[in-house]
Amino acid sequence: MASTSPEPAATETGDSVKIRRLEVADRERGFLSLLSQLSSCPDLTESEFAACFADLAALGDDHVILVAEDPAAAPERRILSTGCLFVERKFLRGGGKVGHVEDVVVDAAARGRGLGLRVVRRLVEMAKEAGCYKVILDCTPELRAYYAKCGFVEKGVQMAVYF
Ligand SMILES: CC(=O)SCCNC(=O)CCNC(=O)[C@H](O)C(C)(C)COP(=O)(O)OP(=O)(O)OC[C@H]1O[C@@H](n2cnc3c(N)ncnc32)[C@H](O)[C@@H]1OP(=O)(O)O
Repeated sequence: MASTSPEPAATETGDSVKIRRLEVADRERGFLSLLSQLSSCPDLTESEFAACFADLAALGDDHVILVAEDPAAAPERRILSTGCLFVERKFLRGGGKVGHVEDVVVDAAARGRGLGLRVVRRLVEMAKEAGCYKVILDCTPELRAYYAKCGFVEKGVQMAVYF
């Protein structure tokens, strides 16, 4: 789902934190440093970030990045949480769709406030709205309980080839 278009039903999280789609200006609001709490995320220049943003936005509604923004925080630390939904089209199931939840992270100082739960639940809702017949994700065994609270059940085994 397009990262550029406004989230039609921006979700209030109960405080001043809003969940919305990623904007290109979020580079200045701490989006990359937040991602670096999940995995290696070297800085991107403004133009590199804009090019990556445009590539992903071109995937339209098949690629959504949500962020939780605290407008009361310092400008460079406003993005407190993020998560991504990628919608995969298949020949199986009559041209069915599978949602993939990726890159979920909450700023270490904002954990335990329900932000992770709310971002993932919204991504799952969006996958359902997009017509997906299932939503899947990969995580470490330590996160089983967290994703169970988000509504996921354990299924299969993750395998990978890293380059
Ligand atoms: C598909 C992927 O991207 S996997 C990668 C996931 N991301 C990471 O591992 C990055 C580092 N960790 C984080 O960013 C955060 O700790 C997250 C995303 C795992 C959790 O975010 P938070 O905002 O702290 O979680 P939130 O407050 O919404 O917790 C929701 C519920 O899950 C529980 N929970 C949260 N983290 C965990 C955990 N690690 N293990 C077990 N339960 C947990 C909470 O206790 C809460 O339960 P409750 O509703 O009964 O109180």
